Amino acid sequence: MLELASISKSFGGLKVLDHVSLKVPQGAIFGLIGPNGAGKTTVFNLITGLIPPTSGTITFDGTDLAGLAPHRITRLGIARTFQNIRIFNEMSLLENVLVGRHRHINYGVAEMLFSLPRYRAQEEAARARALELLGWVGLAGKAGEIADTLSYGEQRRLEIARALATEPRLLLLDEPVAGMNPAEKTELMSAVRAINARGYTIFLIEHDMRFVMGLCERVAVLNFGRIITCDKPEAVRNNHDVIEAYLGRDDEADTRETA
Ligand SMILES: Nc1ncnc2c1ncn2[C@@H]1O[C@H](COP(=O)(O)OP(=O)(O)OP(=O)(O)O)[C@@H](O)[C@H]1O
Repeated sequence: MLELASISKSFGGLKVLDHVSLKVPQGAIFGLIGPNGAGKTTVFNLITGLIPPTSGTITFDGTDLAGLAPHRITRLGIARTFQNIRIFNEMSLLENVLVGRHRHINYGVAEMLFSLPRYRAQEEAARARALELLGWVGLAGKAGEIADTLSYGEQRRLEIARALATEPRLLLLDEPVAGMNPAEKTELMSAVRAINARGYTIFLIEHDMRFVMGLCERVAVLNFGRIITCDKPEAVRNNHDVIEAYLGRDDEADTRETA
């Protein structure tokens, strides 16, 4: 479904991604892990058109994404959440999700002004779909509340509902369980599984190993901008290079602490 072929990205003199190739199959839950600063979020920024690659190609269902603006890529069926939550704090949960649905509503200004039946029917359908999506992430009961009143974990779930509102086929989740407590993580794991079972392909970046290993069929590991392995969770867990990559980071941290 999604294919990155030999993608490289440099920021000035800093080479952040070095010939990264990945294939996310249709229907998969696919994970991308790697130490801090390995280049994971940069991969998502390239897929969603926020930044252009220095070289290489990205194709989605056979369409080359090169040069497409982010809203065009959303329209093709790719949605994402961000590591730092981006919701409208002063709006209700329902309004937050409806904002994501905007392009699916199709009516003229005249109809809107005179509240003609088609306008009302579309508004009602949008509202019903938004409530359904909030239900998928366990937030339907709070639809009328202001987003600002939500816990951190709930705000992350609202972000997922809002991303789903663009009716994507591929959902990119950037550290979905960051800041969640263990119970919230378990709940989100079930929610992501259920979303996947409804036919959505999921590509996630995550530091929480229990979450990644428990959820993903395949996991790719990025280290210093290179994919060092892409395999089943069990094989990744036992991969020598992966262990080195993570231990190397711990060693550095230990050195810093004792210095
Ligand atoms: N727009 C940018 N301009 C310059 N440097 C950038 C930009 N975006 C990312 N970088 C650099 O690229 C490197 C990789 O960043 P990235 O956010 O992709 O890593 P990451 O693997 O997602 O890290 P983390 O797990 O900490 O979120 C970092 O050194 C970062 O400072």
